[in-house]
Amino acid sequence: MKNQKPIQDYYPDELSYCYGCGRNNEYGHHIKSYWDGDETVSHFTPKEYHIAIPGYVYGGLLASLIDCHGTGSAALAAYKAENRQPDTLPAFRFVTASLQVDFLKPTPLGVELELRGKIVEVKGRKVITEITVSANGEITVKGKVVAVQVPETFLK
Ligand SMILES: CCCCCCCCCCCCCC(=O)SCCNC(=O)CCNC(=O)[C@H](O)C(C)(C)COP(=O)(O)OP(=O)(O)OC[C@H]1O[C@@H](n2cnc3c(N)ncnc32)[C@H](O)[C@@H]1OP(=O)(O)O
Repeated sequence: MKNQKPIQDYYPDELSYCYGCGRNNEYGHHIKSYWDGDETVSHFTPKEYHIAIPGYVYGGLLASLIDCHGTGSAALAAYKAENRQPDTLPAFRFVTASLQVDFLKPTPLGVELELRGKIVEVKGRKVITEITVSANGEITVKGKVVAVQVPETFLK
């Protein structure tokens, strides 16, 4: 995993301004997604200002981590399904069609969070992933992301 380049580093410059995962957004979270065996993984340490109630992480931030790790995982899965490397063409670029989040327990601030993704379905332009967020080894949030490969016309 450590020798891998994250999938987001393969997004073209002009599509790398996403607040969650765009490397060119100086204000964003810069989420990075990798393979770890059959699962995908990402790590993120919330800042002290990502606060909900004292000591705990804001839920909207957690949803956005799931969102971007979900779309990144979708891209990883699409390349894997075609047995291709992410630097080959045509490029797969996914946006979120649906995002479901369940907050199981409060998520503590001040520790690194681990996001893990399971690929549930790769079908046509659609990839469904299930994502968990863990703090101190305990799952606090789970989510489901339906990501759809964007039409070329999306940005026009
Ligand atoms: C060229 C542009 C590149 C952009 C690169 C971005 C880089 C990374 C950025 C990172 C971004 C970070 C994240 C962000 O913040 S992304 C920003 C937030 N997301 C958006 O703005 C997306 C807005 N929505 C759309 O543009 C369209 O609705 C999309 C493109 C998503 C689908 O409309 P389209 O007309 O194309 O789809 P289709 O009808 O052919 O359906 C295809 C399949 O999908 C299934 N489905 C559809 N909707 C839903 C739903 N709500 N729930 C469940 N399933 C849904 C549908 O049943 C079908 O499945 P199946 O029946 O075949 O099984």
